[in-house]
Amino acid sequence: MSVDLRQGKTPEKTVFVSAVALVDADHRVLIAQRPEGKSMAGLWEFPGGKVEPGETPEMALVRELKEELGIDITESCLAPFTFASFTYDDFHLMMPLYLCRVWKGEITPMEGQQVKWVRPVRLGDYPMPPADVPLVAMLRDFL
Ligand SMILES: Nc1nc2c([nH]c(=O)n2[C@H]2C[C@H](O)[C@@H](COP(=O)(O)OP(=O)(O)OP(=O)(O)O)O2)c(=O)[nH]1
Repeated sequence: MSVDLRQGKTPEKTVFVSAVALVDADHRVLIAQRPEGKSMAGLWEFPGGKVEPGETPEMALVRELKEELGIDITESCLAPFTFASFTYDDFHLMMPLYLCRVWKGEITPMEGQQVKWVRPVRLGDYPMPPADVPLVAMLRDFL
């Protein structure tokens, strides 16, 4: 006899996304606004994106930060911080969040997105995806 261990919603797929909190010298964190046309448009998020087949989460961030913000980071500067594991209506999100304090180049929104440097205590002023809520609380405690 088998036991059904499922609890609550059972998503069809798990999506693996990698995200980073860039932290500046004043301990502020960079957030970016999801553009029109994307899911969860208008919400503020940590830079990053889906991990493509054959990529590690670190490789995905090196690629995404170049594509989205025009900056160069090195994998060794990515410090694992925490992760989100959250069930949306149509998928389950697994998202490691790294901290990064060192990068090369000027932050330049490459896709027309709004970006903001925000003190951790003020992150709650910006609507973020529900998966990010516990991450924000941890950043507030840590930074
Ligand atoms: N980059 C990033 N994505 C996040 C965060 N929180 C959160 O729920 N997500 C979700 C939103 C998206 O469903 C997914 C990231 O996908 P993506 O940004 O690479 O791809 P996309 O815009 O094409 O996504 P989609 O429109 O296909 O959903 O992770 C976050 O803090 N940062």
